[in-house]
Amino acid sequence: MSAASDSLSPPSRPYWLADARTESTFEDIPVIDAAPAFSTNEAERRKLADKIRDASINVGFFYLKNHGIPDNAVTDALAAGKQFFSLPDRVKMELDAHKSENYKGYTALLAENTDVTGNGDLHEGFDIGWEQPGAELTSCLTRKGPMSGGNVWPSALPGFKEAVLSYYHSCLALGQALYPLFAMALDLPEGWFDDKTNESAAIMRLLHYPPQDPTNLANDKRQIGIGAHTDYECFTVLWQDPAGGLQVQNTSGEWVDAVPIPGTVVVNLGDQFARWTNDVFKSTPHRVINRSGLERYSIPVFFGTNYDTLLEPIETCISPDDPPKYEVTKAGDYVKSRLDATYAQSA
Ligand SMILES: O=C(O)CCC(=O)C(=O)O
Ligand SMILES: [Fe+2]
Repeated sequence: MSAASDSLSPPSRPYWLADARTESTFEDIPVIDAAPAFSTNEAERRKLADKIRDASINVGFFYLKNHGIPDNAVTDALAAGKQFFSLPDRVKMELDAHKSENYKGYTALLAENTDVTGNGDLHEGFDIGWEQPGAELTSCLTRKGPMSGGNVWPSALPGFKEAVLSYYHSCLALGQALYPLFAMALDLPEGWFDDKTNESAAIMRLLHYPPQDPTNLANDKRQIGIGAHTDYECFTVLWQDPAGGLQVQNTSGEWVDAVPIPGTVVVNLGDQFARWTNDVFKSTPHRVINRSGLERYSIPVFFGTNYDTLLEPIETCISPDDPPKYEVTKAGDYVKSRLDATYAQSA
């Protein structure tokens, strides 16, 4: 057990959180320099982990600059996405995500309903999971399980797969550098997540949001770019173009704009982390309304745990006064159930 159970008077919160702010009525989303994530200097990494802890507890969202994803990986993946989405619907529908195991491939406009009280999302998407460039699938995707199933690729677009996988693997390098920082932020050994994330099948999406009809904005708040939701995995790394439209909800219910900042990615925490940390890390609701008049593109990559990991409350996040809030579930079952609900709209 943690020191929490050893202290004379039981703390009302995990002992190591004693000095942390916990109100999340934030007005700003912090910008954090990720460069120390790749440093061999432990003190530098710890300083960064402190900033990540503060943002994770109070906001659930932060920007990262110096994130290590090369500009050309972004440019090429974005170009590939634009090319794909401009194909005729008939061609895109050949890769309909409903035909694949676990929603790999194309999702048409309104096929998802991320906020179940909504009337469908005004975006189209293309999804992939883990795949080694130029090799046969060898990961958990080939194993039987709730989230098994490989990727599908358009045959008509030379270079598409390479561009998408290049971004995917650059982003994976960032994600793998973030887990040890989240571990330090939770007062755990740096390598605590290693054996729980070494086969995680991060899901990447290319998203396209057509500009919203301004008259529809007033009439139907239930049909927006992506309805209000929390993400399903541990954390998401999101690249967004300059069009804007991403909004994040604070605990007062206000929607705060996550304005695009050139050269940064947005990181937000998801429900796997909220469950695992007993809500010490915030999984913050967000949505997209594309009022820019422009076509908007974004690229989220969702980092979860190995699909057979049990999401049991992490020891440093519970105390006598903070008993576990969530039922223990297996990560793969959890993600699968959330995806099924999102895609039920177009089942
Ligand atoms: O496109 C965006 O900016 C956000 C996308 C998002 O929230 C998601 O895919 O879960
Ligand atoms: Fe999201």
